Amino acid sequence: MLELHQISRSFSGTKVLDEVSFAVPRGALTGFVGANGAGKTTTMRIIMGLLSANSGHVSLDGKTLSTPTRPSFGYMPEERGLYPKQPIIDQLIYLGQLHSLSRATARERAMELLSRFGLEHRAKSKLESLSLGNQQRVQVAAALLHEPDVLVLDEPFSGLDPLAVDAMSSILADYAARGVPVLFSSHQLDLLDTLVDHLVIIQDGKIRANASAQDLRAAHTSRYQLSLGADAGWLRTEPGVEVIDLSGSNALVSFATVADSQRVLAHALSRGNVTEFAVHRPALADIYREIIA
Ligand SMILES: Nc1ncnc2c1ncn2[C@@H]1O[C@H](COP(=O)(O)OP(=O)(O)OP(=O)(O)O)[C@@H](O)[C@H]1O
Repeated sequence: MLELHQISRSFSGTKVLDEVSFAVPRGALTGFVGANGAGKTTTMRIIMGLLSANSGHVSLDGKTLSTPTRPSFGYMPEERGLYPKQPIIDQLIYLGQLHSLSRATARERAMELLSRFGLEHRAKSKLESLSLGNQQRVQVAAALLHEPDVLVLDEPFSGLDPLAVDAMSSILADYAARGVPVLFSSHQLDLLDTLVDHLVIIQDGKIRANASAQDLRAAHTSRYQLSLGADAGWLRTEPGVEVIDLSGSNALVSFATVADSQRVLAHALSRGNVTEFAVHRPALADIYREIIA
């Protein structure tokens, strides 16, 4: 697994990363989320060795990475790396050669990837002639050319339509399934639920959460959705009940104890119909909002 150990970084005396530590496990897709300016790109650049940390270190499978660049890592930078006006295949071959592939191997790998992304017929097109979603796929192909053993992607979903999001998701999931640690940043919180196995939340340069999606949900499942036959306002004065949201006969609540939940259910039944009394599975987007609130 890829691990960051207490990485700190300042720019002109302002600390933008403060003892950042987290792990990117193999076989899982790790989402990296945080507000604008929270420190995601800076963290990714440090992982890639493109920027140095003031303190802390990065390791892969327990071994500290000491060389400034990481030739075996694949990176899609926020500013994207490819030239709009040049044919796609030429650029991919060139990049493959920079990674020490022979011209023939680079061409073969590039065509394999383009065909996996459904773009083999566009190999000779200029990048700018493709839709944004397809351009983004080519950018990912560029990061995958040398079969990286770690994949770091800065906002791979930005600007994509829903179908392109699905295509990109399956590409990343496929890579993670091969055992490659995959870290990607995103502002599209709605994607998290369907996509990520592991979530890292950063706020003002500090890690606020670093856990599997399953553990995060388990820690936030003490909520219940109640739908009653009549107004649910009485819940507000019930001991052991915190009302999170209430609208007419519907309420989202959390109970102090299991005994409170059972007592309130019995009370609700004694007052009339209960059409729903269910554990509310929180969306990761809600958990994110709660954590950074
Ligand atoms: N080279 C630099 N010189 C000075 N400040 C910098 C530099 N790079 C980043 N910063 C500052 O570091 C902070 C974190 O920036 P960073 O780009 O890592 O955030 P981010 O989470 O990727 O944001 P976004 O979601 O907007 O891309 C910001 O306040 C930014 O202005």
